[in-house]
Amino acid sequence: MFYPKTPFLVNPLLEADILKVNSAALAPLLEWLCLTPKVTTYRVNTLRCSVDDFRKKLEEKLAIRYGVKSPRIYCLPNLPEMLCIDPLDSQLTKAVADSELKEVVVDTNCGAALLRGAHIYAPGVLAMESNTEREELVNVYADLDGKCKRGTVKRYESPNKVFLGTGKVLMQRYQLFNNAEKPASGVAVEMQSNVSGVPTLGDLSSEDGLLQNLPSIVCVRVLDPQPGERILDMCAAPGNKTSHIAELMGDRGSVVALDNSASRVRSMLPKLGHYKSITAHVFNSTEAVAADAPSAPVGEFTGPPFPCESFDRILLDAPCSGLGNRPQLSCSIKQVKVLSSYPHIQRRLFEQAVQLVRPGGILVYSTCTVTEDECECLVAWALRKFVELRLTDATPRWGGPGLPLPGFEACKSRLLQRFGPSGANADTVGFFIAKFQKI
Ligand SMILES: C[S@@+](CC[C@H](N)C(=O)[O-])C[C@H]1O[C@@H](n2cnc3c(N)ncnc32)[C@H](O)[C@@H]1O
Repeated sequence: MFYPKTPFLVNPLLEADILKVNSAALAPLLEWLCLTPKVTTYRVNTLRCSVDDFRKKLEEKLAIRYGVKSPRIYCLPNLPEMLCIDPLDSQLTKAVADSELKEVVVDTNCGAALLRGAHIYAPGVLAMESNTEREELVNVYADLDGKCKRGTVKRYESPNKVFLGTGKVLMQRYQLFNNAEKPASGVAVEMQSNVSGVPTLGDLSSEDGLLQNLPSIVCVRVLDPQPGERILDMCAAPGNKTSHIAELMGDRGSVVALDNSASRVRSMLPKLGHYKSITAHVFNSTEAVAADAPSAPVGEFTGPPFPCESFDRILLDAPCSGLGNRPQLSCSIKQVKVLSSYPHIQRRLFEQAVQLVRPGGILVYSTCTVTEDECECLVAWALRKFVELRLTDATPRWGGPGLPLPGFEACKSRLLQRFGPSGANADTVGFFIAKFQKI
């Protein structure tokens, strides 16, 4: 199939800012970002459900869809709460469009999700040909240029339109486009097959298990939360790592989840309400330190801001450029100044985290991106600025080492985890993890 060779077809100037030092590694990185990870991964909520029981539920869904051709489900060592689903046999993937079918065009975000096995939700649909009926099979394309207008009725012609798979229509044009005041929601097209070979099961997340990428699961394992501890998740929404933290603690202790987006906190509350250890607050974490408060109280917390040294462990899963979210069919960031704004907020959050962690405590910094500035350079800055921080080994190790930087010893790069195109676990999203101890 045709895949773009860079997510920056529309905004090529940004490419120079991704790897300023390791520029020789840029071309393979960009190509890798455009490709789809083939393995689907779930994290089981082991407080509610055994991994075996969740595996059986997944197997049943796969059997209904693919019968004897169902792909394998398996576990990984050191990550017992995780289940992986292999891609389909290549005979079940459909690489070319059927010229008899009408077509639907989706935006690149929706296109990326469906290559990873999702169905098409109404807001992602840009074009549907007139007279397309419910239950009709259609070819699905992504519009890489971003030029297809929402509501387009004719066949959309563009050299940068890529075929993604075949789906069954569940919503017609009038349901999708006729009500400007109340945009349509729900599944508009149920995918039958896609060109990536990832099973088209949609998102089977429930309270028992969550669709989650390998590095996000590894990240909380690196934090290594223990029962009874006080943990701060500084940028928590949608709460996927927060719930994992509580699960690894056996829901014993205190997990404080902060996020400055009220709507994102509102939507994670029902999910996090099942854990008695978690409290969530809408709060700007760049102001999370109550500088003149007495040291951390022994009993229960009140809300933020918190006295210095309040927490045993802190996760700073920072807001970032998000370039690691594969496949990147077309990067949504259009300006260099937007890309270069992230290290600033990351440093401000980091400064708060260093004050809030207790001596001997652990701080994990992570991003779902691949730029040097937001990953290795941030770590080098932190070690220069905070002499009380020691970089420690980010284990369990599933990603590769960090990229080399001038003046940053190779032995330190090896303590980091970067998920990128090289290494044994390249079939996942781009991600970065650094672990510090306050001494
Ligand atoms: C990468 S996402 C976090 C994902 C989350 N940790 C998870 O795994 O489900 C970054 C989050 O940071 C939040 N954020 C951005 N600036 C913030 C700030 N100043 N204070 C708190 N949260 C912030 C965003 O709203 C966003 O939800």
